[in-house]
Amino acid sequence: MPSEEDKLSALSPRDRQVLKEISDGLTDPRKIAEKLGIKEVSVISSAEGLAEMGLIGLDKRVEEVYALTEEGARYAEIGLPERRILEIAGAGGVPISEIEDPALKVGIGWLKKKGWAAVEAGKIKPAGDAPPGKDEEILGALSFQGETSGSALDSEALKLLKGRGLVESRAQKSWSLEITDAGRSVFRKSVEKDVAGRCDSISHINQITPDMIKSGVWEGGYVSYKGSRYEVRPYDVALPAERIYPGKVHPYQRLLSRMREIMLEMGFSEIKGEVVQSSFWNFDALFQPQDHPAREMQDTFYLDSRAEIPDHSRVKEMHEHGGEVGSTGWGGTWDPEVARREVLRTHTTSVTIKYLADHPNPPVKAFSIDRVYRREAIDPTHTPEFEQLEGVIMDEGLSFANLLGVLREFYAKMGFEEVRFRPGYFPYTEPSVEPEVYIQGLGWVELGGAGVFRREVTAPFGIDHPVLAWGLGVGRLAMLRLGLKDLRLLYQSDIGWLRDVPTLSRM
Ligand SMILES: N[C@@H](Cc1ccccc1)C(=O)O
Repeated sequence: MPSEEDKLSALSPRDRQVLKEISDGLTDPRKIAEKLGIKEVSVISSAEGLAEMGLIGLDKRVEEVYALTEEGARYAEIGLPERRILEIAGAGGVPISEIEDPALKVGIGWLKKKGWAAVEAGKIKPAGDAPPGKDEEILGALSFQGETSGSALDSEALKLLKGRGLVESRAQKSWSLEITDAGRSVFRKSVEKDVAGRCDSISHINQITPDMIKSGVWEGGYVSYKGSRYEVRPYDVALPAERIYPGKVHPYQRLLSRMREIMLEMGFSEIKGEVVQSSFWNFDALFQPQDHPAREMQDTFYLDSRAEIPDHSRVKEMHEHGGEVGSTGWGGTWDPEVARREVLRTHTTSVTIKYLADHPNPPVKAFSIDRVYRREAIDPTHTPEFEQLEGVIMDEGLSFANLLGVLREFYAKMGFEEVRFRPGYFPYTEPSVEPEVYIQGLGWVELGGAGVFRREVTAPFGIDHPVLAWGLGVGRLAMLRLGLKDLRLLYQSDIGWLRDVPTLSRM
């Protein structure tokens, strides 16, 4: 005879769970399976093992369960034929000849058999009270509660109904589980072994203490505790762990750093410019006419202040008459007072043109990543301040094709393999393009503007070599890279979405 200890160690964790539920009073394997979130067959196989060891009693019963046939279900609704004839007959009775429907006619025999009516001179005469019979009760019960054990129903009436084809039955196995004294004792033992929460219900140590490590008692995967030997519970690496939220660099900042890195890798140097610029550098130097709509108050943040502007005679000449480069200029009068008005820069091109004016000799290869300001209504894709990445290259013999090549390389480094160029328009470049990248699920997305500076821009500053220039909205790119639907999230301190951005992603 195996000892309790032996039985205990023969039990699997599943067996122990099942034993616990049975000891708690659950008898139905289906209910136990539901409670433990496992399959009923698993409970039954555990139960069979437990029963074999004598830890539980297992009562396998087969019982008949009954249900309505289709016809029975109909009668449950409209009444048995004999009941319906009674209703037609009323107190005064009805001639048999008037009961024509064959489905009703079968009721006549039952009327007589149940003593509900007599048939005299071809007429059905009700015999007074006809209280609901057991058969009718069963029809009602089965239609209400569905399949029902025969033990709960009147057997005579059931037999009749079965004979009439109104109910049918089938054999159903049902198991009832009950703990035995031996089972109770083994279960108690398993609970005792749950020492101070350090072991689970049977024979595992869940936690190795510093003492155990020091003394080395855990080596080999076993620990002795109060005279018993416990297995060290193996790690379950599949258990869900608590999420941790380490500090990390803001993903937008990371994206900006990555862009900076790419530009440096491509041999550009970073330049910085002022947030507040004169209209001169923001517009005029870029050959943007003084009546250009982008200069309007509704697009640009103007300050009340006026700036010093450099010697501007050549810029004035260019705007008015086209200077010496064969241009016609914009005509009209160029007003230096308009050029002195200060603005929050609307694009970083103001920074690069100023830099070029200061460095008119080749080669120049510079970039700037900085904030710009436009009077935009705030919505999911527009904010009045946002970042732009701006690049310029000036050198002898550069061509439009070089520009496209540089852009292609930059976008490829940012992770956009498919790039195309659509013709664009900017007052300061010719030709001008709008680069677009292909995004799975979005299609072609415009990602900035680019072009070769016009002579009207470069000549007044003594820049005599081609300038390739491009600007790019960084927020747009961040949305795509970070999968955001709302640009405003980039500027909110709400940590919700930030927590879900992978820490190590290089973006
Ligand atoms: N400044 C333009 C972009 C651009 C830069 C340089 C050349 C051409 C276009 C913009 O803000 O959209």
